[in-house]
Amino acid sequence: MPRIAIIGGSGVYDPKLLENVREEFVSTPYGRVRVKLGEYDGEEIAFLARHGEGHSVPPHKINYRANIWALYELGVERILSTSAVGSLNELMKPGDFVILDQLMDFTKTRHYTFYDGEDSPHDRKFVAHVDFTDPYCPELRKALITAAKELGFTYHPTGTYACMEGPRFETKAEIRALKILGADVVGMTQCPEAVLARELEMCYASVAIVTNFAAGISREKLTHTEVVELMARKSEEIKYLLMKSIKYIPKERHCACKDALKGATGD
Ligand SMILES: O=P(O)(O)O[C@H]1O[C@H](CO)[C@@H](O)[C@H]1O
Ligand SMILES: Nc1nc2[nH]cnc2c(=O)[nH]1
Repeated sequence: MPRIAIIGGSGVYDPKLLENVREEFVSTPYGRVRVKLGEYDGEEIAFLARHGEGHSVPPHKINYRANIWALYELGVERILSTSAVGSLNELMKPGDFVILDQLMDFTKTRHYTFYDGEDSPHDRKFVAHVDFTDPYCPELRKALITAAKELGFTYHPTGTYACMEGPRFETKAEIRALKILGADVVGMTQCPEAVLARELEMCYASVAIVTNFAAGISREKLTHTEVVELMARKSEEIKYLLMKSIKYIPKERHCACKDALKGATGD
């Protein structure tokens, strides 16, 4: 049973670090999910490509609830993910790693919770308001930071991620506004992925890779090609970062993530 899962974002479509990889289709109340399972360092690890292996699913159409529920069904407790981002912070340059610690949600049409009351397609038909003060697991963040430091990568130990609906990139005015609001980087997939993991009391952290300066800061036109090309150039470093981070993930969970539902339902 995999305790740890990796969700690969743009440019991260296969688990290059796993051995004896096999594929499983996991049925969930939100649909079927294709998950790869393999071994690394004596541990069974689950991997899923957020956009599908051929990058066929755009950010606003990803079945986040099925993905996270599937990992929960497999027994996953800890999720590490990658996110390709634009930077609004001149100190966070293309190629830099940002270990996210905060996020802001500007998405519009997504499904944000498992707890839809009576409408829930599972037996968790209660209302739940989880704490999301710190949206990322401190223990996973520490593992990522320790690994990035040890590998000598250019990284930033904190960063605020603004999640936009997409699939278009931003206007200059939107980036100007997000900068005033305190965002460091901008992407399209952390919401609702992070909160859905929290709702199932799973630990979640994301390493953002800056692929470009955001609209209006970059002098160039923004392209998905540039994003995927930079991610391809960083694929080895991303693999090493994930491999080393996994070694630093404590076996025991002492973070608040595991008790996220305590007090959330009013009982
Ligand atoms: O967040 P990931 O999955 O890395 O993908 C990022 O890359 C795409 C834009 O090029 C968007 O989907 C954005 O969210
Ligand atoms: N929303 C958004 N996502 C990205 N992913 C990579 N670069 C960007 C960007 O500039 N904006």
